[in-house]
Amino acid sequence: MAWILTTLALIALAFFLRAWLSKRKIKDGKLPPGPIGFPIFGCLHLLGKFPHHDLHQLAKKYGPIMYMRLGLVPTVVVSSPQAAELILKTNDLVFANRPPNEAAKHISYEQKSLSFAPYGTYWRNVRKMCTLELLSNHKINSFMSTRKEELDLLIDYIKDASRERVAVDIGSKVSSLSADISCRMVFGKKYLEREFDEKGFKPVIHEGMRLAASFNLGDYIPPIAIPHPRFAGSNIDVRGRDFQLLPFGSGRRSCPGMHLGLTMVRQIVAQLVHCFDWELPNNMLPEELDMTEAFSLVTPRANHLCATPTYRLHL
Ligand code: HEM
Repeated sequence: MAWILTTLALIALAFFLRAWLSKRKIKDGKLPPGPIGFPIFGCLHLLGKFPHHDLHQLAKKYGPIMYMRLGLVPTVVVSSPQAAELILKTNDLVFANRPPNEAAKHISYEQKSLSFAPYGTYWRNVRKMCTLELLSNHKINSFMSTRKEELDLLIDYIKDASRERVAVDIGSKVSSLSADISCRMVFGKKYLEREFDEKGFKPVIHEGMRLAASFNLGDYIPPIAIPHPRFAGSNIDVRGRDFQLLPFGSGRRSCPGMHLGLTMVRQIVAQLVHCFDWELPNNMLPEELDMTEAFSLVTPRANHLCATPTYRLHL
């Protein structure tokens, strides 16, 4: 009986505090509109398996600049190009910090990695070192032959599949290619798939991505970060200068690996479509493709893209 009364008292207290918070927010008047949360939990209950979808729905109701508390963290969610420009350009300096974050503390040595480091002298020095030494045009060009060698191996593998008319798991092959190129650039050697698994790299990377995404909702900006067919054929800048398509972010915390990322994506996609014609397996139509997403730091497909290649460069 006592626990029922305690539970009822706690629920009543939560609703009372919620009503009080809602009045205080209206009185304050300075905060952007947004859902009123519960004490302690804030609006966490409004976010489900795919937080970016939930935030998108909420933004439709509350507008492109929305305020909500996620747990105890006050959060502003922006979801239009104009609002993104306000945050990432006009007020870039105000938003360049990265708040304390439990996941980042554990996976990046007390937030010592460039991505999670608070804005300040340490971040500035590491960023400068990465940009000038590790990710400079000169450095990226110096790995051109490494990229070509690894890509040629993939093309040879797909040629074999083409001869045998079997479908290729493109997601898994491209992910291995990217891991091989990265390992050769970082460690000077690549690892066999088995060694890679044994050393526990893969689970660590996947778990890191999952953790970073789960705990980093405060930094999460919903629909504007997702590339979409509506940008095909348009002049919209992929580097973030138009604030409409932001795959690499924008402003002082934007991605320093953008040049390397774009170089690799372009080279791989160009080779795959130049060397092969692609068909979906089992006479599947493009609209029947399984586009289910998985939750992570980025938004990967839940199930890899598989397609059957036909080599098209026979003399
Ligand atoms: C297609 C490939 C890539 C995409 C789509 C991408 C995307 C992003 C995005 C969206 C951000 C966050 C920007 C923000 O907070 O506003 C970021 C930050 C970052 N990226 Fe990338 N990235 C890619 C490749 C790379 C590569 C190849 C590297 C390094 C080798 C890299 C290193 C970083 C680092 C260190 C940060 C944090 C920068 C900071 O906080 O100052 N990225 N990236």
